[in-house]
Amino acid sequence: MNNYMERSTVLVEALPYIQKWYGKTIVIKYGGNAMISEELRSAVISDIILLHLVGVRVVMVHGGGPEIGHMLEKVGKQSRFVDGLRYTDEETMDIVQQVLCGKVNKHLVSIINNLGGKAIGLCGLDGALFQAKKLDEKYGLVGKIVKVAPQVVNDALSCGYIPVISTVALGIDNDTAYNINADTAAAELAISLGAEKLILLTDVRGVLRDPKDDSTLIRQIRLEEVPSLLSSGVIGGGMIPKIQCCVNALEHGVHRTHILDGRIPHSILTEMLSHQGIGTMLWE
Ligand SMILES: Nc1ncnc2c1ncn2[C@@H]1O[C@H](COP(=O)(O)OP(=O)(O)O)[C@@H](O)[C@H]1O
Ligand SMILES: CC(=O)N[C@@H](CCC(=O)OP(=O)(O)O)C(=O)O
Repeated sequence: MNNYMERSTVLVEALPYIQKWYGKTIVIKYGGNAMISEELRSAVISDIILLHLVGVRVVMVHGGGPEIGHMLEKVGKQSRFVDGLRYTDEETMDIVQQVLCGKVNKHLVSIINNLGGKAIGLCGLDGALFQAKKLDEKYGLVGKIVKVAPQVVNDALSCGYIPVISTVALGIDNDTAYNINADTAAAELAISLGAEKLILLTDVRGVLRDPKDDSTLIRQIRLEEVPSLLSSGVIGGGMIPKIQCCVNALEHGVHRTHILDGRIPHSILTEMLSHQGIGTMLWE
């Protein structure tokens, strides 16, 4: 098949999906471990711009855990995790805010704008988007989201922007900012926006029966299968909070949640605009 024919075939396949997703809200969480090269970042962002151009209300929530770790190292601080959450003292919180809301957020916004999209960077403090209380003393300044005020995101979407959101929250129990895990914040935002889909982009193919073997990808998981996958230990480590976020989203109105490999170029478009599907889909 020549190049022109290939492209037409892809477009013909994509058209019904473009119609299906028109006007629908999709939250895409872009994890720090999946932002491994400029080339891959551009591929992810091109997908997001394309979806936006065809009328999907795309919202990006980003992480940046590895970047925070590098910056802490530079100032001579070790990252410490408690139950998978970064122990956040005051100095760490300053760095989290600088790295997430400053460096990573503005970098992603710049790439979108340079590739011809229209992005606006926000964090949970803007418009009091994410409001939180201290989760537990043992995590330091890590917050539990108690309220999401999505108006600022809806306004940005209505004005034609792709909102790019970092996950620092407004403290409502004191005047501090809180550090929020980006998967958790993405799920809460998807619920509050009434999103159709939540996509978590990470650095594995999806949920694997054997995490060392890519060929053991589980393509679909029903909500009712999750407890046995957790108790049997198939789902472990960093995948546990991801699955819990997906369950939370599904139980609160989000129709589909996906765990996709952000290292595969155009995994978002393959999932959304083709018959193929990719990664793991969790559904009710
Ligand atoms: N069954 C599983 N399938 C895939 N990954 C798993 C599984 N169990 C544990 N994991 C681990 O979960 C990790 C993904 O979580 P994490 O590192 O927190 O991602 P991110 O930084 O993108 O948020 C994988 O790199 C893998 O080591
Ligand atoms: C409380 C907590 O752990 N917050 C995370 C926020 C960033 C994040 O979640 O980034 P990834 O998605 O790249 O892991 C952190 O400080 O690393």
